[in-house]
Amino acid sequence: MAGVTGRLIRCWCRRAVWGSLKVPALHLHVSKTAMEASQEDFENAMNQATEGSCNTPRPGVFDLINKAKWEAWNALGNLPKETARQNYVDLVSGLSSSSDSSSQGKPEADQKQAGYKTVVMTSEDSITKIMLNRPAKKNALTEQMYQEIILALEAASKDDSAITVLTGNGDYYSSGNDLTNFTNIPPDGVEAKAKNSAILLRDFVGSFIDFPKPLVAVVNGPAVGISVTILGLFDLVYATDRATFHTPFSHLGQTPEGCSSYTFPKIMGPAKAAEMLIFGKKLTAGEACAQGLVTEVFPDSTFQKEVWTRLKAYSKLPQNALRISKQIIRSQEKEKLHAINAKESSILQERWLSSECMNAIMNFFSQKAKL
Ligand SMILES: CCCC/C=C/CC(=O)SCCNC(=O)CCNC(=O)[C@H](O)C(C)(C)COP(=O)(O)OP(=O)(O)OC[C@H]1O[C@@H](n2cnc3c(N)ncnc32)[C@H](O)[C@@H]1OP(=O)(O)O
Repeated sequence: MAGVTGRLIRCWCRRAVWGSLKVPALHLHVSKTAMEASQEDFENAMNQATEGSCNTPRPGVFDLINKAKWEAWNALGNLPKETARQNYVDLVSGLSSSSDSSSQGKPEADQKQAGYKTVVMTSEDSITKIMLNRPAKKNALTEQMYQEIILALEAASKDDSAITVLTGNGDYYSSGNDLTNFTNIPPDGVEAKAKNSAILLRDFVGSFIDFPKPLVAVVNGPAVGISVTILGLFDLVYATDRATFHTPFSHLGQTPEGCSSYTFPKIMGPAKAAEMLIFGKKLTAGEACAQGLVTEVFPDSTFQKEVWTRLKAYSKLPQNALRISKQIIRSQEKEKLHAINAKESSILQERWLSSECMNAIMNFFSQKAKL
């Protein structure tokens, strides 16, 4: 345990969590068009939007590549979070419109990589796909990943696609929150860490609540924690028969998030919701479908083919009708969902400081205790 504690203490968070104190200011805008921008421009805009102004030491004089990157990021100055984020989204959104207008050499699937490091974003057949891309870690969600998903959703909300899909790369959909998020303690201490994590959680879930177009989860394997709870905010959930759905919050000394304290009892009734959210019962795909959390289950051998054929057909429907129908359904309870999200995030802020939660996380890393 001493070794683990030492490791936890050594694991300092290099980066301030998005939403923590950033100096409001200045001037600089992304002035290049999406087609003029290089991968490096995207990376710098992404850095600015997720990490704030340049916060790493200047690389040495002989480290020519990293020094050039550092100088480009540093040149972006000190933008307020919202401005940096909007600049980034404008740059990415420009990709689809500019590639539409230049018909020469248009790739079949627009690669909207645009500086993302933990997700892969592509567009094809009027469908934008956001794929979680940490298969070796079962697509566990790091802080950077939460931030990139927020940015990807914002870009997808403005592009010309009809439908947006979230899916995972590899054998898992996602194993939920990356538990190392709680071991990276910044110099300002665990309370600041918990507060910043609660802000990140609220922003992340808020971007699903507000997403204006039909949102589809293509659940390619097991799902744990927050990757399960946010399913209640999707319009369609398609699952392989290999998928399982697990919310072991009590085991981790934690409590429900993703608006699941409201959506799950509404979807499956209070008794079944309690089994999952309070007692951590793991559901098979068939059970989750019977409870109404999953729209349809497909055999794993034909999962991708059947799902994408279905989605391609849906994406040809009139886009405005799709969007307006989604929005009218969501508008009935949008404010309520935001209030629930705020409440769940603030309760979790307290929970993360509890010994129950700390012990569970130490247990995972010291004994590799599996759920
Ligand atoms: C902003 C904050 C919001 C917070 C809100 C969210 C709440 C939640 O999401 S709670 C749920 C948290 N998730 C878990 O507790 C899952 C923990 N993981 C596991 O129990 C197992 O890894 C799992 C059953 C998912 C898979 O088991 P295996 O098939 O045996 O694979 P491995 O354990 O060998 O995993 C491979 C590799 O990935 C690492 N991993 C997997 N999941 C996580 C995770 N959630 N956090 C951190 N790391 C994870 C695992 O440690 C292995 O790493 P290596 O040993 O380095 O290969």
